[in-house]
Parts: sequence; C-alpha cells; structure tokens
Amino acid sequence: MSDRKGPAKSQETSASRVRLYPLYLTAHERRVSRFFGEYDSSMTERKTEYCFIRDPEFVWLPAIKEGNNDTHAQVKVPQYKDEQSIVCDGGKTAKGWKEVEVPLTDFRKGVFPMQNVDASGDLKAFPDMVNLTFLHDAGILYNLKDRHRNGKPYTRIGDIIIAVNPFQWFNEIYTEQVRSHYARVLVWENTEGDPRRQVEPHVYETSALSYKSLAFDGGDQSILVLGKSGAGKTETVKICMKHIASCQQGPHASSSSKMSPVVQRILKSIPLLEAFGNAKTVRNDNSSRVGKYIQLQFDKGDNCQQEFYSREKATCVLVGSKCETFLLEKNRVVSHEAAERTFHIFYQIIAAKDKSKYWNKLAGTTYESFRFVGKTGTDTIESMKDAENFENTVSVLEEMGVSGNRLVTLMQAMIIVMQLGNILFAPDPRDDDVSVIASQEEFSDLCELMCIPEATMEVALTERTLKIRNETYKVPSNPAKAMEATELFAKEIYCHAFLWLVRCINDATAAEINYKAGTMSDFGIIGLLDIFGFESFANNRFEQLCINYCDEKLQQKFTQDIFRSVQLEYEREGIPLDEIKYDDNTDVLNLIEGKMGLLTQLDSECVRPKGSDAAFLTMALCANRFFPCIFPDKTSQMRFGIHHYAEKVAYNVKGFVGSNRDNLPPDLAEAALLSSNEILAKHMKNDSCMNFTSKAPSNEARKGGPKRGKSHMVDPTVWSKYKGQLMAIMNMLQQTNARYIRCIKPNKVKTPLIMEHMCTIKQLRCAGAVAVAALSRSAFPNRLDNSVVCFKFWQLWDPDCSPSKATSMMQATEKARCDSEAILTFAVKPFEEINPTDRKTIHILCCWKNLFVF
Ligand SMILES: Nc1ncnc2c1ncn2[C@@H]1O[C@H](COP(=O)(O)OP(=O)(O)OP(=O)(O)O)[C@@H](O)[C@H]1O
Repeated sequence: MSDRKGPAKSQETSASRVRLYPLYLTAHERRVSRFFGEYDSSMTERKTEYCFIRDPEFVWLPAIKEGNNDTHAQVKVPQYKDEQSIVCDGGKTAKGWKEVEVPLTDFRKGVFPMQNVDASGDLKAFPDMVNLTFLHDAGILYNLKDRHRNGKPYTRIGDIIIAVNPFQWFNEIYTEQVRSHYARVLVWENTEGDPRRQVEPHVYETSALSYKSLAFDGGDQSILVLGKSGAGKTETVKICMKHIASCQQGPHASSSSKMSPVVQRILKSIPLLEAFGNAKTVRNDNSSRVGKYIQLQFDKGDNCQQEFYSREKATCVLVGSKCETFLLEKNRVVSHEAAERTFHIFYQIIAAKDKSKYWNKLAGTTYESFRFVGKTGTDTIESMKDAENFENTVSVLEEMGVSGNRLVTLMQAMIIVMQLGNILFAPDPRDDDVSVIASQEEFSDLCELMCIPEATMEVALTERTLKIRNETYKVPSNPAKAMEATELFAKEIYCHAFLWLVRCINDATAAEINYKAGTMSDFGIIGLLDIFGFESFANNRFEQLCINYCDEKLQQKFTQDIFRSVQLEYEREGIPLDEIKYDDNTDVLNLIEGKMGLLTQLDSECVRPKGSDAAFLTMALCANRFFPCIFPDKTSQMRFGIHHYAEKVAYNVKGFVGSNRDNLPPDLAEAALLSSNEILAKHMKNDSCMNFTSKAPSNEARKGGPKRGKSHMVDPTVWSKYKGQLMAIMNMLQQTNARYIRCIKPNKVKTPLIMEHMCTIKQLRCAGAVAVAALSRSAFPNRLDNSVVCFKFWQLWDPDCSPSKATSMMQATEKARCDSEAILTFAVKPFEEINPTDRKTIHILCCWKNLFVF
C-alpha cells in the first residue's frame, strides 16, 4: 500500500459492558454484523459460511450455511461415523451430508456461531483461543478437540492454560530437552515482547513464568490447578514442580546437574502423600481425597536482580517446601462404594511381604480380613502392584526421617484403624439399650495392639459421658451408637496419623528446618494448589457443600484476577476503559458464609442439644429467603438447591448436623491417651500441618480460625475449622501473583483420543472458558491482526477520502496499524450510530497496536 497522509485517528472508545457469556448479539455486535454482512455481500467471491448448529446429543455440530429466509436457514450438515469423528473439516471426512432447515429462533437474533477460520476463511485450530475470530463455546470445544486428536493436550486462553487430560503419556513433550527449552526461552533468554509467541502452549510455560516472576520481580507466585476429579490436577502439579526444580538449576543445567537432597525429597513427597491421601474411585484410580497447597520455598539471593540479569547462574534457588492439607475425606476410612477402594495405604500394608514385622497377627490376612478394607477389584494402581508400592512408600518414608520406631508407630496406627472395623457389638440380653462386645478375640487383639487395658476400652466404646450443667453422667450406648463411636474413633486416628505424616514431611523438606533457621519470611514462594473441583452428584451431602464452597471462593478469585489482567492489557494498549462490569458470585458466597448464611445456621443447630437436620433446613431457608440463589426442593423436605456459578446443585441435608459436629467422644479421647502408640497418645488434638510457625500467618490463621473455635464452651465444628483453614490459604494466595491451569477430563471412560462433547462443554462452562476469553477481550470480543484487515478489506477503501498516515519509513507493524485504521475509519463510518441518550458516537471498532478489535 502506498503512503497516505491523513489526520491521525484517536483510539478513543466507549467500553461496553463485559458479557461473561457473550452469545450473540448485543447491539454492538448487531452493528458489527451489519458491517460484515454488507461487506460480505459486496464481495464477488463469497466465502463458505462454516457455522455450528445446536444438537441435542452432541451439543454443537459443524455445518455449512447455504442461505436463509425470514424464519429459517438452509444448512448442510456433514454426517460422520460417530461423535469422535465429528470435526471441523468442512465435511472432507464425512460419510454423507444432510440438508436441514434450522429455525432462526434457535440462535439469538438469528445469528449462527461461526467455525474457527483464519484470515482467508480457511478452517483452523488456534493454540491461543483468545485469538479465535468468533467467540463462543462451540468454537472452543472444537478447537480443543482438534488439538486433543493431534496429541496437543495444552491450549492457551490468554494467560490460562487449558490442559485436556490425554489419558496417554506423550513422553516427547516432557523430556529434559523440552523442559530446558521452555526454561531457556521463557526464563533465561532476554526476548523482546511476549516470549510465549515462540512456544507451543504447555504447563511448562506456567511453571517457567512463575519462576521467572519470582526470580525477576521478587514477588511470591502461585499456580492454581483446578478441575474435576480425574481431570489431571495432581499430575499437572507434579509436572510443574519437576519443571520448576529444573528451572532453578540455571541456564546451563543438564542431566548431569545434581538436585540437592532437599529438592529430591520435595519431589518425592507428593507420591508419598498419595499413598495415604489417595484412593481408587469410579472417576480416577488414583484420586486425591484431600486438598493440598504446596509452597515451594526459594532463597532469592542477596542481590538477586543484578545476578539474574547476568543470566549466567540461577541465584533464586529452591531450598525447601511446605505442604498444607485440608478436608481429608475421612468417611472413606470406614466405608466406600463397592467399585471403589479406601486409602491406598491399607491395601499396601496387607499386600506387603514383611507385614508381620508391623504386627505379627497380620500374617496370613487378606483384604477381606478387614471390614473397612474388604474385597477389591484390583491390587494394581497406575500399573504398580500394592506390594511394590508399599516398598516405595517405606523407602520414601525413611528418606523423610520416618524410620525405625517412628515407621512402626505410623504403620501400627494404620493397623489399629483397620482392626477397629472388625469390632462388633450386640445388644445386652438384659437391656436392648446397652451393648456388649460381640467380637471378643478381635477386641482383645485391638487392645493388645494399642496397649490400652481391655476394661478401659470396653467402657469407652460402650458407654458415653454426658455433661449436663455441672454434673457428669455415664450413659450406656446401644449397638448402633457404640458402632458410630468406634467408626468416629477410626476416622479421627486416621486423620491425625495423616496430619502427623504431613508434619514429618514438612520437617524433612521445610527451608526453615533444613536450610536457614529463623529467616522464614526471607524465602520467596511459588505455591501450588491442587484442590477438588466443583461436583454435583445425585445425592450431595455436607462434604460436597464444603467442596463446592471452596470452589466458589476460587472462582471469585479467578474472575477478579482475570479482570485485573484485562485492565492491565488495556492500559498497555493505551485504551481507556470507562466501565467494565462482570458477573460475579458474591451472592452465593454470602449465602454460604455470610452472617446469617447456611453454615452459621448449621453451626447454631449443632450447639442445640436436640439439633436436627430438618430444623437446620427450615431455619436456613427462612433466614435466606431473599437470596435468589437458594431454592427449596418441592419434592423433598430434606433437600434444597443452590444455584452455583457452575450449575444448580440439590443438597440432601440428612446427616448435615452429625457431619458438622464430628468430634471424638471424650471417653475415647481419654482412652487414647493411655496408648503406647505415640500418634494416639500425643497427637489426637493436633490439627496443624506444621511443627513450626509458618511464614506471615494471616490474621485468621493467627487467631486460629473463626471465633467459635476459640471458645471453650463448644468444640469447633468441622465447618468452623475448615473455614479457618480455607481463609488462611485464600489470604496466602491473595499475597501472590496467581496463574491458572484448568484441567479438563474429556471423557468418563478414561480413554485416550475420546472427547465427549457434553461432558467437556459442561466443564468448559464451569471453568468459565468463554468468560475468560470474553473478559480478556472485554469491550471488543472479536479481533483480527491489522495485517489481516489490510489484506481482507482493502477493496472497501477510498484512500482519497480517508488517507492513511503510514510512511515508507515505518516498520511493517506500525504501517499495518495506520493503514488498517484508515481503511476501517472509511468503511465503518456509515455503520456508526449516535447514542440517543448522550448524543455521542458509538464506536464499533478499534485499532490497537497489533490488532483490530470489534
Ligand atoms: N498429562 C498427562 N498425561 C497423561 N496422562 C495423564 C496426564 N494427566 C493425568 N493423566 C492420567 O489421568 C489420571 C488422573 O489424573 P490425576 O490423578 O492427576 O487427576 P486429578 O484431577 O488430580 O483427580 P482427583 O481430583 O481425583 O485427584 C492419572 O492417573 C493419569 O493416568
């Protein structure tokens, strides 16, 4: 294009309201589509209109629009063999075509979502979905599907990585060479602009950029890995940790560079936690049944920036790690679905060759010998036998300092839990409300193992102490109550043995202990959060509400963070941003955690002597009747629903009060003190994950959680402890620069190469994938490169009426920007409208440094 001189155009824009789910068409888009519609019909060669149509089974189907009248569009739909073969290839691999008429009312304002095409109108998949020309969930689904089929599990959406679980290991994308390539390009090389343009999307970019930000800017970082069960969160955390461990070795690291012993221990700590915190579920053979927040600790060096700039050696080195765990699924200790298993460690102990070393009565036992363990469909997890896994577990425990007597203590605590499941009760023949022990031999073995006198243990299990005012009474328990107390005892022992182990791991890995004592606040942090994703089952209980609440908290943070990064992008591009509003989930959070919220109501019901689930529900519904996000269930008086940000979930309140109380009866707590096992005798009240003070404890953490917990009048409830822990973690995250990885489970059958549309799209909606892209584009959701504008729309331009200010001296990008601005100024003028309220021009397009947005 020749140089044209003309008045510079201002980049002023009136930002419109951000739509989190921008499905066609707002007034803005209508104007844009008028422009494109008229432009398209003016072209001599009409491009194929690749669009999507709705489908009840496959959610969206690719199609080609042939034409339309006032009410219907004529559409050709390629027919494929099955769901997996459906792709956006313009029907090249289709086995036939079907002509259909689609009512225009199927789509807002009758506009069809378009398939992903490049500048010349050819179908294309995009590594960064913020660059999709048209933005909607159909485009995102098929873009991910295309990459998934081609062995590319990672796709970028702005600053977020979407990781689709491939259910097969592509070893070639995790080699040491690939790791160092990402470290070199993203950390060590001094590149101009965004270095991510030089690499394929990968979780290595999240780890590398986190490390670089920590080393370069010094601020603490975090990586939040979110997704439903089986989506690949834990594997992703391990992949990122390994990469960070290699980044910190410096620009010249190689396979011969040795990791320090503490770094090796850090990397091994996750599989160790998996042995005790993971179980086989129907969704995932190695499912984490506990939330984890791992803080990698770095010594940033004295004059870190200066040395960092030399890029000769890493001065920001990994020197330790600490792990916080929360909401262990302790119910799994005492019961699990037939197709699932309890925690791996139980199977490992029973399968161990030398198990009688831990208790001679284990000799000859099988899984079925223990009621809590029982029959299992498999003795192999992730292609490793339980027996082999046990050897690994013991070897890593020893590296963590849990050896000799401490190892026996831990294993015996596990065996005590199993043995508790074998204790049976029967009604006393003289009185049904009194129970007697019906499995005398198993009971004697248990008491011997715990070293607690049988008489003491019998009373603790079959009677309970009640305190009424200042008087104490002993009340007999019927068999059901005695069984309930036994199971509670087993759950508490497991939970506290788990915390004891977490403290041992932290002792073996924390920088405060293994590197520099007393300088804890000097360490830089990269925190990795691996947390259960939002779920909705046929029957959702109290624990599910806690999990979904946690997810709501993270969703709120996610939206706020994305919004902040959009603001920064606009500032960088010099675009004024008058007003951006976005949907948020504050109302759901207020409903759950507010002063009169559901969980406060539940806590009050737990202190009432006759507190009941039904009374809780009545109170909760009444106190929160003005919240639009809660609704009663007309079919059941024991159910209610919450309209979460992701979807509506119906909760069954049966067991809410019991699950929230969940405290160990005082009689059993006292009996435990007599045990020779240290975990039972000394650690049953220790709810901490650390033996030392953590960095910069938050206000909540310092106070030890919500006030209720501090009062000695009542035991803290599960909810109050959980809320305190979660708030402490949220506060810690708040002080970091967060990056997100959204893991997607593409199918329920855990099989490679299958992407089920319905299940994937639901997760994309939960993850707010469209929302992220929309928010990233905020006022102008669609975008094209300026060079593409010049190429596509030059015919519309009359340079005499609207000259470009480009000169031959300019660089290509600058020239493209000026030309594109001139072309569009000319072409768009007729489509601009005047806002009737303020009489100002409504701009429908805007030219950025590299992009034309509309
Ligand atoms: N990047 C990957 N490449 C290949 N397979 C993977 C990858 N990530 C995960 N998987 C497979 O998916 C399984 C489930 O992954 P993972 O345990 O990380 O899920 P999760 O989201 O942590 O689930 P949960 O919430 O139940 O713990 C893994 O055991 C592994 O077989």
